[in-house]
Amino acid sequence: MKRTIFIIGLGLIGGSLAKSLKNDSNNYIIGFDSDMRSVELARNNNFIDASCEDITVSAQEADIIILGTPISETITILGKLNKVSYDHEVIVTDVSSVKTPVMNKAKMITNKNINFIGGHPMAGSHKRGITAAKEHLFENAIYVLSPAESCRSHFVDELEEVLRTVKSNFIVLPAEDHDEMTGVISHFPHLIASSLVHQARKWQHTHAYIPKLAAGGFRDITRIASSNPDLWQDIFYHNRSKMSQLLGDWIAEMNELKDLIDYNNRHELTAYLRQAKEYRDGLGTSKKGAIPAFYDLYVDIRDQPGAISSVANILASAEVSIKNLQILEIREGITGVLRLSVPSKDEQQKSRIVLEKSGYELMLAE
Ligand SMILES: NC(=O)c1ccc[n+]([C@@H]2O[C@H](COP(=O)([O-])OP(=O)(O)OC[C@H]3O[C@@H](n4cnc5c(N)ncnc54)[C@H](O)[C@@H]3O)[C@@H](O)[C@H]2O)c1
Ligand SMILES: O=C(O)C(=O)C[C@]1(C(=O)O)C=C[C@@H](O)C=C1
Repeated sequence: MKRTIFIIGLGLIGGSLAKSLKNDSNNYIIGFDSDMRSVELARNNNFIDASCEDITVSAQEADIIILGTPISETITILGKLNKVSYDHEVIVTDVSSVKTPVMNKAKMITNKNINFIGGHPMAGSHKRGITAAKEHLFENAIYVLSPAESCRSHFVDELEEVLRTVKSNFIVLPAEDHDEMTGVISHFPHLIASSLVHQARKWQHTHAYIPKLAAGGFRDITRIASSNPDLWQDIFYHNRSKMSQLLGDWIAEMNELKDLIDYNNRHELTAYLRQAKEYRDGLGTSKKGAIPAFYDLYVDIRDQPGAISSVANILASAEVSIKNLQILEIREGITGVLRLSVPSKDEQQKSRIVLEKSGYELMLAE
């Protein structure tokens, strides 16, 4: 049976959802964005079936409404959707990185036809806008769902069924738990990445070669500092109490680290680094949305047909079995980076040798 999906906000996340949902011929997708160029691009490239003339009319036509907008806009739009008169029940979901303020707004929905399910696909990019949208962005990623108290469970099943084209792994979490955890592993690291960039920027006043020396490590840890400042300010604002708590913890920990350095406590510093390494290594799974696996390789590839098969053939000849393969764009100025996961450290080393012999530039995850 055909279903109508109305996506408001056709940027990186809304656009990626549109592209993926188009793979199901049962979906009829109406798109809206306050930036008309995004709507035109979505329409011209068939990411959507129709553009929206009037939000109220499109909302009334929809079976499912997805809000792909910044958090503050999402909260405002929820208020508007509450006032629409629907002649059938509709699922409304969002993609906001912080869930509590959105769920608080959802609690105030009085419209009996709205079934609100908060959503957050745990994958993304430092890029913004529909031009960065990717059909496979959420593949293998965790996709958090937080149904409103009033929402009956069969609507959650229905939303998961509709979203199956994105190939994510769905988990249901209360908003507060979600915000605590994403505060730690997503939002706070952004603050730190930006602060590291500022530190380098200040040092550059007296050390002109800093940008030239900024190599893999600095670029890896600060990639996310290149994200959209407006979007991230909004995320920090909506998760501000957690950010403040985490900053307090961090400052205390940095002071302890400073003591270790100032008093030459090499033994304890090694233990600190070892513990961090063990935890970080233990996080390794090759799933998107998680941190890269221990036996990963990042291979620079040209953007041309056959680029991936050449790498795969070289590894096949060396009898290395590839467990996972993913195209990333994680370093500026490089068109393609292939992330390969291999099952052992030996195979990681063997891959390095054969690929470097064939002229590839690569990096090991560890
Ligand atoms: N960027 C990420 O990595 C990421 C990952 C997961 C979730 N999210 C969440 O997804 C949401 C969107 O982020 P994004 O990265 O796609 O940003 P984006 O800037 O790429 O897209 C947002 C889109 O919303 C449009 N928009 C803004 N206000 C609007 C309004 N009132 N009505 C209609 N359209 C409007 C913008 O024009 C833009 O096209 C945010 O809530 C963010 O927290 C982001
Ligand atoms: O890959 C990135 O650039 C991201 O920052 C993606 C990321 C994350 O922190 O993992 C950022 C915000 C989202 O809400 C979900 C995913």
